[in-house]
Amino acid sequence: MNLRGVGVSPGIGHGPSYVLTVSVPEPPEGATYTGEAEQEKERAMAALTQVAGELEARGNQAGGEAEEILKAQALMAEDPGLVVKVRSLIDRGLAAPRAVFEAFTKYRTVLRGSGGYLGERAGDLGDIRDRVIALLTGQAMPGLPVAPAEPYVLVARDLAPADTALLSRDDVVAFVTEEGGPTSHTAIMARSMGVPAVVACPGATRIPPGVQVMVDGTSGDVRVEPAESDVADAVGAATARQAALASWTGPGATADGHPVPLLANVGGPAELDAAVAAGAEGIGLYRTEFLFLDRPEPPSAEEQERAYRAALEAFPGGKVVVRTLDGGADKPLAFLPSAAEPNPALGERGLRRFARFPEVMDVQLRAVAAAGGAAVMAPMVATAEEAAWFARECHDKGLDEVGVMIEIPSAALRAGNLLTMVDFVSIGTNDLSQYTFAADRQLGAVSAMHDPWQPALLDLVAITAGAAARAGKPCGICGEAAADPALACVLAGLGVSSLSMAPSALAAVRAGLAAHTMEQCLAAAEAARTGSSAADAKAAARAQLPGLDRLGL
Ligand SMILES: C=C(OP(=O)(O)O)C(=O)O
Ligand SMILES: [Mg+2]
Repeated sequence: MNLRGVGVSPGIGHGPSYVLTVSVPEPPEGATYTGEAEQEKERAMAALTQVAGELEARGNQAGGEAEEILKAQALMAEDPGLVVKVRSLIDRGLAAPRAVFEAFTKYRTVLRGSGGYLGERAGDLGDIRDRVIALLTGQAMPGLPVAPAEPYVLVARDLAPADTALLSRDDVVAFVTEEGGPTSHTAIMARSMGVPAVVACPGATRIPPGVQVMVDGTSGDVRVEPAESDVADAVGAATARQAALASWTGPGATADGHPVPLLANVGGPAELDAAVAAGAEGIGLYRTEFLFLDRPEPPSAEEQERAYRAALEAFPGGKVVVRTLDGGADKPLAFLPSAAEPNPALGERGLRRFARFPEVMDVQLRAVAAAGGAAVMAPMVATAEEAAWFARECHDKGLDEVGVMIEIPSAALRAGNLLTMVDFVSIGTNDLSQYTFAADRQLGAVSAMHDPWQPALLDLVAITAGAAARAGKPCGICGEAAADPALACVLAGLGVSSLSMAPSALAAVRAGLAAHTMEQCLAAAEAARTGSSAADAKAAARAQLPGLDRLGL
C-alpha cells in the first residue's frame, strides 16, 4: 500500500505503525455478563491495575511535570471509592466494561465537586476509563503507547497540542496524519522535533497497526511494508544529503556576503539546545503559549522569567524575540478561556484576548523585562491602533524593542501604519495564508491553499517588506515559509531582513542562500511574482536558482 500526502518535515523515518485511537465507544447500557460475579470483578480489577501500572511507568519515564500528572492519573485508576463502585455494579449484574464506564462517570462528578488539584484533573478520567474499557473489550488502546518496545511511526487523524505534549524524539520516528496542512500544529511540532512528517494523507488511518511503514517527509510518500532494500537506499540518500548540508556553517548570508540572519523558532527551554547546535544566530519566534499548555492557572511571573532568561543565556549577544501568548484557535489555553465562538480563528485570539485578560499580559511583559529585556512581539494584530496599544503596554514595563506579527492581510496592506508604532515586524506566513485564502490551517482538505509559494502570499510579503524598508525598520519572517531553501532565497530577494525557522531546517536554508548571490535572489523573487499559481511561481523562481539542484534541495 502506497499513500501520498504533503511532506512537511524532511527526512526518512521508518518503523512499525502505531495508529492513534482517540476514543473507545461507550459499552451498551445494561450490558450483562455470563459466568461468575467474582471472575468478572477480577477481570475489572486486573484491567484497572494494569492501566495504573502503565501510567505510573510512563510517568517515571517522562519525569518533570508530566510525571506528576501521570502519577495522579495512576492513583485515580485505583482509587478505593472507584474500585468499590465497580465491584458493586458488577454485583448488580453489569458487565465489567459497563460497570467501569458508569463508575468513572459517577467518580468524575464527585471529583469535580471536590475542587483542588484532583478536581482540576477530573477531565483526565475519560482517558483512563477508555484505556480500561479498551483492555476489557480487546480494542485498540486509545492515546499514546505506554513504554513502547521500539520507536514507532505515529499515525493519526490529526494531533492536538495535548496529544503531543508528552511525545519524545526517542519514541517517534515519523508522523503521518490524515488531516492538517503544512502550517498545522502537527507540522510545526514535527519540524521542531526534527522528525519526518507527512500530513493531509488520505487513507492514513487505514494503515494496519504494527506493520512496517516508511515515511518520506520531503516527497510526502508513505509506503506500507516497503522492501528492506528500498528502506536502506532511502536512508542512505537522506544521510548523505544531510552530511553535505552540514558542511555549510557560519551566519546566514548570500554567496556575495549579503547577511540574512538565520534564527530559530522555539516553544520552550527544551528546544534551546537544538537551536544552538544547529547554528541559529538567535531566536526569531519564541512561541510562549507552548510553555503553558494544559495548565488551569496562568504561569507565574517567576516561572516565565526563568524560561525567558534561559533563552537569553542560550544566545548571549544574539537576538531573542519573545512572542506574547497566542491563545485561542489552534492553541487553546485553559487559563485564557474563550467565549463560545462559532469561528475561533476569527475570534478573540492572540493580542485580542489580552483585552479581556489585561493582567495576564501585564505579568508576561513584566517577566520578559525582568529576564533581561528580550525583544517582544504580539500575535494577531490587525490595526495600527492595536499595535499602538501593545507598544504603550510594553514601554510602560520598560521594554524598548517592540514589534508585531504580520499575519492578517489588513496588517500587511497597512504595514507602514503599524510600523510608525513599533520597532520591527515579523511576518507569520502560516496565519497570513490562513487569513488570505480563508482556509483553515488545521484542515487537510484545504492544505493546497497553504502552499507558501502562492503568489498572493508573496505579494503581501513584498508589500510588508517594502513598507519596512521605507521605514528603515527590520522585517523578519517566522512562518513555516522560511524553512524552504528556495523560498528563503525568494524572501531575501523580496527584502526580508531575517528568517526564523525550526532548527532542523537551518542547514538546508543556510546552504541554499550561500549558493546564490543577492542578484540571483532578486531575480528569483521577481520571477516568482510573475507566476499565476503556486506551481508556476516555484518553477519560475527555481529556474533562477541553479545552485539548489546541485545541493539536492
Ligand atoms: C509563525 C506563526 O505563528 P503560529 O504558527 O504560532 O501561529 C505564523 O502564523 O506564521
Ligand atoms: Mg500565527
